[in-house]
Amino acid sequence: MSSFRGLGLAAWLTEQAQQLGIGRPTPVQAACIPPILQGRDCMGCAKTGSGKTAAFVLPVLQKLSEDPYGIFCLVLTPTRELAYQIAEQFRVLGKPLGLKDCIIIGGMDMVAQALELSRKPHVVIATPGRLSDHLRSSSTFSLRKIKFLVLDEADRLLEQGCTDFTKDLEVILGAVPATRQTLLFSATLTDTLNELKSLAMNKPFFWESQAEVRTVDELVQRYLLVPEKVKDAYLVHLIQTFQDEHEDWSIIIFTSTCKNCQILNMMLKKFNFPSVALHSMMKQKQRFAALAKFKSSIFKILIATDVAARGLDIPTVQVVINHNTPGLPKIYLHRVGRTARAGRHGLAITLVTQYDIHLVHAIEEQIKTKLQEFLVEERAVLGILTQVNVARRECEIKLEATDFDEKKEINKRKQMILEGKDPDLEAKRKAELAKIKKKNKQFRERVQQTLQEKKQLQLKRKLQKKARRQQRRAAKRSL
Ligand SMILES: Nc1ncnc2c1ncn2[C@@H]1O[C@H](COP(=O)(O)OP(=O)(O)OP(=O)(O)O)[C@@H](O)[C@H]1O
Repeated sequence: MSSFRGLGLAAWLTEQAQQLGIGRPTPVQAACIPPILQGRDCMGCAKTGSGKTAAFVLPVLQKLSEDPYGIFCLVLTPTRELAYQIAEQFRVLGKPLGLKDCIIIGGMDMVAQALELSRKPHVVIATPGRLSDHLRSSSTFSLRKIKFLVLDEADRLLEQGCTDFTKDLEVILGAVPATRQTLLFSATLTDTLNELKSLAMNKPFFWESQAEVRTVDELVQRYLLVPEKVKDAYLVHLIQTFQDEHEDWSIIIFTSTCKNCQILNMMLKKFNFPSVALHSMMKQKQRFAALAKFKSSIFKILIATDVAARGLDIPTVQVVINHNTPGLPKIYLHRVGRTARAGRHGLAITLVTQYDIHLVHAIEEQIKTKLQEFLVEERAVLGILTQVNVARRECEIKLEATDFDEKKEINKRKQMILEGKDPDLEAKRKAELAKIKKKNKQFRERVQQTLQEKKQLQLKRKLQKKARRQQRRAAKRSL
């Protein structure tokens, strides 16, 4: 196995890495650090928790130490929490350099950020939306001289999901120099490979881990078949069991929507579980506070939407529970990757309802592993069923009283305005679309009904014919 020195990193940097427990390079680091040091663009695709962050932070710091100036490197990442985490790695590893970093994310004071940017930090770590806002509105800084552009979770930045970064990326790419080194990393690069190649055009070095199975060996993966209506009782039972048997374990529960995340958190609190929520409808300060409480193990349960699915590195997480089966295998892969990191063991349990079985098959197909069934004591679940359902209903009523949906609507409108869309026009379009959908549905139902009626009529006629035949036969016999 190679050493960091052998890869071309300076002694001060390898010593600094050693202090963080980063002693020997992981495969993605061993493969990607030399070409980056040689000045090549790089695309690295390796399993979750395999050290991709240090694979770009270390060579960038080495290059920065040879020619220090600001702004030297720009790192883009899809979530605010991830931006903090990456900044922390830069800060700790770059301490001997007196590294100045700057975090540019939404939900924080824009004026303070503009001031920080004007002070020419060595490294800027940003989410695309807020950085493009700064580029549009301010001339206090320039990205024209950056040497490195890093896209962490690169595929997420390029895909057009519920948060679409394309427009912001266009602005940012227009502000960075064409002659730069571009580094792209993720555990799931392959879907967006062609778009990524157009970003990294400087003889890109591409490295992908060769293992067929796309999750780490240390991760135990299970599914639990549950009827939709009793899902929460199973969840409560699972948490209770883990709490009873492994007091020191931390658990992340992933759920599909902000509202459900909020309701589950309220419900688990009713059962006295030490839980916190993390979703995009919370204020940024609350988001950071929740994560800090979870990271420091004050609260051992984090209920989150997919805002926490990628990149977060919390060594104490032993269990990931998917309260909903992820619709995309890629999301499954990132979610379960929050445990079993850096060689540690972990357990992932996915709750699967009668409607989700095809999703599990798609996941198994992609990760090249079969999930085994997780068995629970059904009687114990039945024993808490009513109590859990009542608790959930109470939480739903309580949440409705707080105008949660209304706030969500306001947030949505704000987002649309930021994206340059007219919320009223969008609402009209949506209503028209819903109308067409409704009409189509009604038409389909009518067709279905007519077919059904025809079938029934045919059946009736057939039966009548049969009865008549039988009558005739009986009459013949009696003659
Ligand atoms: N060479 C190394 N030896 C030991 N630990 C390492 C090494 N490199 C990184 N680590 C540690 O491994 C953990 C996971 O690293 P990192 O967060 O970079 O993973 P990742 O590959 O980016 O995962 P994800 O795809 O989930 O974002 C971190 O705590 C990091 O400090």
